Amino acid sequence: MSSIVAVGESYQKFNPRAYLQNNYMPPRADFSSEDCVVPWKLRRLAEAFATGDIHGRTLIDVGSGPTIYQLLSACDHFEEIIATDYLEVNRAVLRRWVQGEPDGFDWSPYIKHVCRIEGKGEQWKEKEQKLRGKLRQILPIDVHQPEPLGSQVGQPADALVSTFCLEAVSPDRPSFERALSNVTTLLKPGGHFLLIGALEESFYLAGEAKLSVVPVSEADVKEALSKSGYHIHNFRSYLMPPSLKIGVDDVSGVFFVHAQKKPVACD
Ligand SMILES: Nc1ncnc2c1ncn2[C@@H]1O[C@@H](CSCCNC[C@@H]2Cc3ccc([N+](=O)[O-])cc3CN2)[C@@H](O)[C@H]1O
Repeated sequence: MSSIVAVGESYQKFNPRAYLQNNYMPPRADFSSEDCVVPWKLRRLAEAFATGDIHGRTLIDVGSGPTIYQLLSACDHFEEIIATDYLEVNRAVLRRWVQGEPDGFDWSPYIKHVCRIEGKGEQWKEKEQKLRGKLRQILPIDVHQPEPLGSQVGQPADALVSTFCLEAVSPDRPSFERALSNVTTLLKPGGHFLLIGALEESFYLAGEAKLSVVPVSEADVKEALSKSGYHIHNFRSYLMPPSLKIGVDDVSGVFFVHAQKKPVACD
């Protein structure tokens, strides 16, 4: 069995609720301090969109998982947001959130926090409804395919977001680099890519599933982006404090990159 097929097999036991519990509830989701990892991620995304440089018709979120936090600061800057994931269980969680079904994960602390740090006086229910209105497609994706969205692919997106996906679905560094190259075909030349991921992580837990992760360093991420034809505008790293090393993974830190796909060179 190829190692990529083995990765796909391992995801069959992925439990969205356990994954959300592990990473998006306290202690990792503590909004009282910007030193905590979730506020750090939200601040990086809010800052990037506040520059006004990242906007357009369509944004694609690559490997959304069962989360929407990564789209909260994007929703003012795009007409349409497309969420994607490999697993139907995750796409179903996202569809239920978009439809406002009551039994879903409570993202309100995240929405309130983003409204606060954006400082535009936006009410959190307003932002929630705005994102629900923009999130018009929730599509299957496989980043190991040269065309990750298959026949669903429309015209290239104006921007991409991806959080904790590529390194968590790649068995090794070459596969990670190929996956980045594959998803880059979804982005127009000159388009912006906001990429968040795990540094030096080798596994994580999601219920019964124990998923392998290819450990990547800052230098590995920068090299992969360079090989895929990106200019890096901003690269930040967060060092995971011992208090947030809670056994659900062995992540050393988190990286945030604002990169831009270089325009096609003219002859
Ligand atoms: N072939 C594929 N193509 C696209 N997506 C695929 C494919 N296979 C699986 N997927 C899809 O990709 C997956 C995305 S979730 C990946 C989780 N990454 C690791 C985890 C995340 C995390 C989060 C937060 C924090 N923190 O400190 O705040 C730390 C960490 C570190 N551990 C999952 O949705 C799966 O369904």
